[in-house]
Amino acid sequence: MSSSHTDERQYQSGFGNEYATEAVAGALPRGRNSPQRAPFDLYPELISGTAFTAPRHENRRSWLYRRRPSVVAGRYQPYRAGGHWQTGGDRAMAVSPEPLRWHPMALPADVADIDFIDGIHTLAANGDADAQAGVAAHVYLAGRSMERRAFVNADGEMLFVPQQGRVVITSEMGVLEVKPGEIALVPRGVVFKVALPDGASRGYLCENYGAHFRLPELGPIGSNGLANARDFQAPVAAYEHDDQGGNAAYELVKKFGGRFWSAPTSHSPFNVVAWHGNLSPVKYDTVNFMTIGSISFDHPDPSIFTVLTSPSDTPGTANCDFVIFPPRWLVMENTFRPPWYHRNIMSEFMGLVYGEYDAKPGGFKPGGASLHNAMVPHGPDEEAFDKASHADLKPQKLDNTLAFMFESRYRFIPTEYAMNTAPLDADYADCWAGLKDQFGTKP
Ligand SMILES: O=C(O)Cc1cc(O)ccc1O
Ligand SMILES: [Fe+2]
Repeated sequence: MSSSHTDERQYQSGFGNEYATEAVAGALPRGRNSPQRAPFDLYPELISGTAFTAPRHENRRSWLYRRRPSVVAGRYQPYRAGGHWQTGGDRAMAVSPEPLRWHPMALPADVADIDFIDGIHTLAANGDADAQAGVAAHVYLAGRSMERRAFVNADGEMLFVPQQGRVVITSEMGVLEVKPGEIALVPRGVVFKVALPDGASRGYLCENYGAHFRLPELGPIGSNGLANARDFQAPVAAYEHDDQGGNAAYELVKKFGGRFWSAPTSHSPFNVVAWHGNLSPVKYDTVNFMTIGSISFDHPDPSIFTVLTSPSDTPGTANCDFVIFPPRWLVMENTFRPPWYHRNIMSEFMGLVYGEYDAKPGGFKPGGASLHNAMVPHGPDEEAFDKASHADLKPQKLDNTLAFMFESRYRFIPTEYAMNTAPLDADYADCWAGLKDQFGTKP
């Protein structure tokens, strides 16, 4: 269930707007980005998330006004983070063409000593960070807040889907508090750290090496609906105060080309006093998703549940779609209401934040995961099939449920960890074994 905490923090509304925010009044220069001397002698610094010449509707960049520029850092040394964080698909892995499912990932006994970075475990990945294509699906299992440790990912943006416990993401642009049921997106290259106010925490992550996530086109749906831009929340500028005035030492961990590096810094990297621009972390509460479904008959394609999409260079064929299955009414007449049996060229990684997923009432549990790769047949388990084939089709509320999917044009390659250490459900395929040939058995 989503936690009852209310987030009292201040945010700016919208997705990919020209945000403008100052922690100290007057810290943003007026009328220009880079005056000879910026207000309060802050250092202007540009972060570009797209090529300078990317089309206007794609272009993302922000100007940060900070106490010291990011070039002021110690030398990087190799760092072995986690050990279970993999970048890109491992082509040497022999991937069975079976449907795969994992039981909920258990929090380890020493979880209180593990922070977000070291707690990331990759279940499956595809593409190649250097080719700027593909995604990874991770789970994090962590219980310790990053205190004087910051992280920056040069390989991709990070989509957070907390499942148990809140995450408080302190970033260069400010702070986001994200509870289960909400999601957050941190752009590639933005420094952040994660605090875990509820202790032992678990969640899913999509690391996106490709084009940044954006809201999908709405086509005939029109100008409103699904995830509305105004419900996304960007942080307000906030620089870190500490007992040394922001000048206590930090460790900066960087993921760069799939490898991890660590550098000491003499001061907090969260030293941005004001910023403006359209590149920013954001969060979104899925309760605000305006869900659309069939009000006549048939089960529509799940693309109607797309929250965010990362396009590839083939129109309509996503590098990754982030899709949710939120609480909703089912009213379709003379229809088998759960998902149909299917196989799909797109590859589907799924997780469950809370409740039950209608295609898999048994076996798919919150904190677990499933993977149905390209052209792997799947669909409702036996129990779901029997129930839905005989259900009285009155309007039915699917309540208390939040499943999601990372859907990609590229086949997900499960990791060594996923196949050999994670709690793989060896009996998954049995959930369909009892589906009988009923042809001609009934009048
Ligand atoms: O396989 C799944 O459970 C995800 C899914 C849901 C749906 O409603 C239609 C197609 C689909 O792949
Ligand atoms: Fe599917």
